[in-house]
Amino acid sequence: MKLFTSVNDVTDINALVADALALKKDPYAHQHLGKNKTLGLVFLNPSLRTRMSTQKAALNLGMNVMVLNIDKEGWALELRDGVVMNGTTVEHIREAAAVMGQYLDIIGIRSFPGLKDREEDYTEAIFNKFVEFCGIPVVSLESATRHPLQSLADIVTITELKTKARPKVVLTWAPHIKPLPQAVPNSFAEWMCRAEVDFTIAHPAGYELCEDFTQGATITHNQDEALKDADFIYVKNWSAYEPYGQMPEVKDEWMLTNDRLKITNDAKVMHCLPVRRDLELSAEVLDGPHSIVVHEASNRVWAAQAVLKRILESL
Ligand SMILES: CCC[C@H](NC(=O)CCC(=O)O)C(=O)O
Ligand SMILES: NC(=O)OP(=O)(O)O
Repeated sequence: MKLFTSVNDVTDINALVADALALKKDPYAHQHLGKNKTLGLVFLNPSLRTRMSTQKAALNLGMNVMVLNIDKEGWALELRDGVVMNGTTVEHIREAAAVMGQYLDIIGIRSFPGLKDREEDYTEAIFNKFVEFCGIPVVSLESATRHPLQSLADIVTITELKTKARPKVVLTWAPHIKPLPQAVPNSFAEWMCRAEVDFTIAHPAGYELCEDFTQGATITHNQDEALKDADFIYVKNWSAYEPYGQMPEVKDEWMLTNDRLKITNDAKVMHCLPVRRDLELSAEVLDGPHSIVVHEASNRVWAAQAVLKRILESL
């Protein structure tokens, strides 16, 4: 494995999930793989879980780790080609990525969408420039349209905790006060459409995700209908794909509550975090017995470790 940017970079999802669960049982079994190898984690946006879990995963494998908040600690990056850099940008991504590729064996990149230009975001223009110029294997730490390490941790969690061969999994939209990326729901949908689950996406009219990510999902605007008999509920806000980055008005109440959970099959509630309490997801659910959000976050380590192990084995 030289690239981990989406489910399309994985040949056998079940085998990768099994690797992650095996590493969870025996985290330090492969420290020889990472000896004298360096992972760089480069963030253009904030992070808690991705930063800490991926660093821990690398350390478990015997790697050295460097973390760079390039938006704060690096030079102002020029991402466009063919411009005279006589403004506020100081370093072109061509040089920055190539130089980091000299210091590192594997690089992780977090680059959120601008949510202004759909073409730029959905062609992964920024992320792909890092891939093009760094010259080493790349792991997505969340790009403009996907969050594969999160999705792998999510499928590991569902595999680990399901009580039936083919559980009903529901991705439900949730309210927010500002437009958020579609990366997490896109990615979750993409992985669930390839998993052994019955997958439903529930969202208000106007919040349709890009169809490239939802082929095979049942899609409804009726949240109660979706929640009926659900085994896992994945809660997440996202902004509209069309009109891009906007927040069309939603009249109905979409925040998940204990009352709503009564129509499910005693469902386990998931969220990638960070979560806005009592805005995106009720505190009573987060603090109650249905929430598995912390367990889900703990599996980020094993997801990252399974991916890094595959990449180290290919170096
Ligand atoms: C892992 C999730 C990262 C990011 N979340 C946010 O940007 C939340 C920001 C907020 O709630 O103000 C997102 O939705 O893609
Ligand atoms: N879920 C997730 O990726 O969290 P962070 O943004 O804190 O890394």
